[in-house]
Parts: sequence; structure tokens; C-alpha cells
Amino acid sequence: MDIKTLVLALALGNLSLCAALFFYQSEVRSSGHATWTTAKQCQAVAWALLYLRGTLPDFLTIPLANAILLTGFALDASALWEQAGRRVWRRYLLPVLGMAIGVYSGAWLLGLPAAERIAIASVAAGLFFVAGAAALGRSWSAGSMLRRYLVLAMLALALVVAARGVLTALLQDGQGWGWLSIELIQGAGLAALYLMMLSNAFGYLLLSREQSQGELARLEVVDALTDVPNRRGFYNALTPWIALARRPGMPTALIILNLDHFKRVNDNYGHPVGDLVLKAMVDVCKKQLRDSDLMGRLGGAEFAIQLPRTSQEDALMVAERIRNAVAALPVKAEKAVINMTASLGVTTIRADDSTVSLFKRADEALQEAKQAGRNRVVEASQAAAGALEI
Ligand SMILES: Nc1nc2c(ncn2[C@@H]2O[C@H](COP(=O)(O)OP(=O)(O)OP(=O)(O)O)[C@@H](O)[C@H]2O)c(=O)[nH]1
Repeated sequence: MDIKTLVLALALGNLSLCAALFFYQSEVRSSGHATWTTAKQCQAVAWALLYLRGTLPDFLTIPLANAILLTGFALDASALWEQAGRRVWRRYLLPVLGMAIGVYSGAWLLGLPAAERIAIASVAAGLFFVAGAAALGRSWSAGSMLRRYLVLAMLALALVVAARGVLTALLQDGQGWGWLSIELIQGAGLAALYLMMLSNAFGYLLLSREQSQGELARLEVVDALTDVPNRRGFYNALTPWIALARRPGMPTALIILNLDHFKRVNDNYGHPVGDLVLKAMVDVCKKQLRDSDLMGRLGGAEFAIQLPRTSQEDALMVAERIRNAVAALPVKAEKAVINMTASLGVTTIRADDSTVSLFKRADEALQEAKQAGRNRVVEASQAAAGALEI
């Protein structure tokens, strides 16, 4: 395949990726999607300009085309870093891009030979590819075989691209070294760029898939609104403490908290303000807890808190502290300041408890608090403990 055809294949390949991305309709866009789309658009335009070399003025098909191409490569790497959760990478990448474009354009303005300009552009491109591969290679040990293969392939291709530039500059006289002809070097470099286009697309899509799978797995156990464990997550975390309760030692306490008249907040101020109150309540409660304690959302305005190695007396103190903190801290919404109170039921895990019996007891204490007028803490009946222990 001649070089012109390879350049056309690169232009068309990137164009078809742009078209696919244009028609890609998804509610959930992974982070980096916008950057990646822009990267593909830059590359499609740049390769098209490079293909038109000789037809359009040189300043369009040489400095401008290369500047756009390098921008596309830098954005490719940025997108992979954004997806890997490292937005900060752009701070380093963009200055490198600015420098590469500056040096390349300077070389063109000064009339340096094409071979030297190719060296500058190829080395810069190689650096951006290595940066992208590094993002893909994060958490290498936990990564899939496909992911590892892509990292290695991208690194190898980056090396070929950079080597193409260096060798072109070294062999400026147009003579190759034995079988290593200039044509072979150029062809290999462009073929590597073509394979890089494919590897990058696979790499990005693979990261997207892993990210959405991770998010789905997280949402199975975490409440999306308040970012604390949901009912399932909280039960999972509580199970070992229920098993440990059969052994002698300090008990684990459980507090169930329900905001009072929360429905009125939704009715009077709307659901978004209700959401704001729920989030604020979680923050208020967390501030009263130790690092080893765990708060979870059971549903609606009902939360549970586990306090490992805590007696019922101490748990009552913590619950009272939380009740006071909730009552003392009004939530500031856009058009209102909302005063909330909470009712709390407190118990400790007993040797023969199951999740059902434990929550039933805590819930009965909570209902007692509600019936007694709300904004109070009630401990589960100790008599029941005696009865169960016999
Ligand atoms: N804003 C918001 N409201 C929710 C959410 N989940 C449930 N709710 C509402 O929370 C309210 C729960 O009210 P309840 O706990 O049953 O009753 P209450 O008004 O708090 O009254 P008492 O508990 O008896 O003091 C209902 O109106 C639900 O629609 C949510 O994620 N966001």
C-alpha cells in the first residue's frame, strides 16, 4: 500500500469513527467522551488535509494539518486519562502540546527540511501515545488480558512512530541502510499510526465498559443520592458483626433514624429540596460518628447506623448527639431555611439475632419514638434482651 493510500485510510477511518460517535445516543456518557469525540474530529480533519497535500496551499497541509493532528493525539491521551479519573493530566498535556506545535511551526517557518519536521511531529506523537497507554495501564495487575495487550501494543506502536521520525531525520540524504529504505520507514510509521487509531478506539471503549460496569456494581450497594451504603450494602457490612455477636466481647450497636415529617418538605418545597435535606442530614450525622461507624440509607428518609464495639449506653449517647445536631442545624435551600428533627431507635446486636430480629427490635424502638411525639431517642426494650438470653 502506498503512503497516499495509507493517509486516505487514516482520514476515512477517523471520519467513520466521528460518524459513529455522532449517532451514538446514550443517556450515560462516560467521562472523557466529549474530549475523545473532539480528538477524532481533529484527526479526521488533519488526515484529510494531509491527503490533500499538493492540492491545497502548503500552510494548510503542513503546519496547520500537523498542529491539528498533534492536538488530536493529545486529546486522545487526555480522554483516556479523564476516563481513568485523572483530569489533572490535561494540565501537563496541554503545555506539551503547545510546545510541540510551537517547535513544529517554528521549524516550518525557518524552512527546516521536511525530515526534521517529521522527526519533531513523530516524537511528540509518540509521547502522547505513551501518555495514553499509561492511562490504560493504570491498575495493571487488576486489568484484563485484553487491556494489558492494548497497553503493550500502544507502547510498541508509539515506539515505531517515534522511531520513524528519528530515522527519517538521520537518513536525510534519502538513502536507506541496506534493506531499511526510507519508503519502508515511512510506510511502517503510517501503518503504526493506523493500528494506533484502532488500538486507541478499542482502548477507549474498553475503559468505558469497565467504568460503567464498575459504576453498576457500586450502585448495587451504594445509594446514588447520599453516597452512603444502601440497604443491601448496609446489610452486607452488618453481617460479620451479627456473626461476631455470638462471641464474648463488646457488642455492636444499631441506630435507626427517621426524619420527622419529611413528606412535608417534599410537599412544601419540592422533591429537589427534599433531596438536598437528605444529603445534608447524612453530612450532619456523619460528623457525629467515628471512622469505624457506618451509616447507610434503608430507603426514603430512613437511615441506619452501625457502631462496632459500642454498648447500648454509649450508643444512646451517640443517638442523642445526632438528634441534637439534626435539630440544631437548619438546612439552607434556595428559597427556604428548613428545620428538621429526627426520631431514633437504638439497640445492640444480641447473640441469637438475625438481621430480621435485629431490625424489628430497632424499628419498634423507632416507632415508639414517633408515637411519643418524635424528635427523641428510644432504646429497644432491655427486657426482651433478658428473655432472649435465657
Ligand atoms: N426528596 C426525596 N423524597 C423521598 C425520597 N425517597 C422517599 N422520599 C419521600 O420521603 C417521604 C417519607 O416519608 P415518611 O418517612 O413515610 O413519613 P414522614 O413524612 O417523614 O413522617 P414520619 O416519618 O411519620 O415523621 C415520602 O414522602 C417519600 O415520597 C428521595 O429519594 N428523595
